[in-house]
Amino acid sequence: MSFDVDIALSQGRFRLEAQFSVPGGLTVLFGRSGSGKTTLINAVAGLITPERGRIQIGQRVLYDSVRGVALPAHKRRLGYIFQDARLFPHLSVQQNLLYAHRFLPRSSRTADPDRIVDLLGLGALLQRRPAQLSGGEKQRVAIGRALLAAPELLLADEPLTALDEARKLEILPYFERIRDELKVPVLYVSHAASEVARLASHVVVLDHGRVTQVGSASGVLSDPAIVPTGVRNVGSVLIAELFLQHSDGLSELRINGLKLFVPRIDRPIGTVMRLRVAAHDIILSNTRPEGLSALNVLPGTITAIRAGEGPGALVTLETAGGPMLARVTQRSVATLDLKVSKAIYAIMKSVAIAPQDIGTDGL
Ligand SMILES: Nc1ncnc2c1ncn2[C@@H]1O[C@H](COP(=O)(O)OP(=O)(O)OP(=O)(O)O)[C@@H](O)[C@H]1O
Repeated sequence: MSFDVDIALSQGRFRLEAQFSVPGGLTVLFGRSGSGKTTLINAVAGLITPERGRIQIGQRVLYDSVRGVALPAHKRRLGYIFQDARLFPHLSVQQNLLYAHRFLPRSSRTADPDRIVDLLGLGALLQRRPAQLSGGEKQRVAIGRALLAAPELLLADEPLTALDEARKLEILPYFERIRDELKVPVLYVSHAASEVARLASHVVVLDHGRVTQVGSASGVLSDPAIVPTGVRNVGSVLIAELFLQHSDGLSELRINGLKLFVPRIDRPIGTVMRLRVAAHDIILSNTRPEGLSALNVLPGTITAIRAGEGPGALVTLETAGGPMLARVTQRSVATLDLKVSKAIYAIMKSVAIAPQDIGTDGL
């Protein structure tokens, strides 16, 4: 289901003029703090009215200034997940989940409560009150409640920001399942590279209220000018198939015949995985290394070298597994005589890939 936005509005001195068109799936609105992500998602939700423009989901026009269409928020058939879960404290988990569902006309109750409870692992929590839930559990209930309103588009505004790392890891797979199993289109605000790498079907980059790029997770995360935390979070996204579980705790992935060893991934063999590999975790070598503890050695060819403002340089190489990025010093570029078209080996420790950077890919 395509998603088209072309709107302009002012909020105080802030001006948003955003235009993009994406074919559906999970779209991440990505940008630095203050770039206008929440403003844009609120305009889609109908909480702010633009001065002019158009917002369309599939065939449904939510807003069109020329035709005088401006559906009120409650008629837009959207689910909204906020940073904090915002559950009703006096209601049980089950009552919270069914809150919006109850008000839907019978013909619109397309989301099956049992399926959503199962998908989000909420079965054991149904009789509890929000005060008896962890932050991650609360957020799962909030996601369930939004899904049970049978939305045509799910809006999520930094839904993981209030959670610690362990809870983030708990929630991320559920968004993958919403994307891959329920196939509900999602507009997801984030400034975290891991969330972009794992979740995004498409990324819309916002900067000072303007869309500066619409692209793939891999394309956006490889650009230090775009990634909010700068070069520290720049990297590549690899798509690989889970091939073998080894008895020593490693999982073997394959990409076009290339082997990749990572800490155990508890998924069925054959699952297609997405991995974010940070550029600073890659070492380059002119020769295939011997006697090295790192398990992953990927042959490639250098396609670009970008010098940074400091002592660093970003080297892009094409491997059988797709483009990879390595962040090295400019001194190493000189010492190793790195240049475009040169054959090179990229070396990566198995443990370099953090659990939050490994997800599934059902696209
Ligand atoms: N009601 C308002 N009146 C005036 N200015 C506002 C209002 N709401 C937001 N702004 C300004 O609009 C700009 C964009 O804010 P917005 O919340 O959309 O950014 P964001 O990209 O979501 O940021 P963050 O990642 O920090 O949440 C900011 O400069 C903010 O100060």
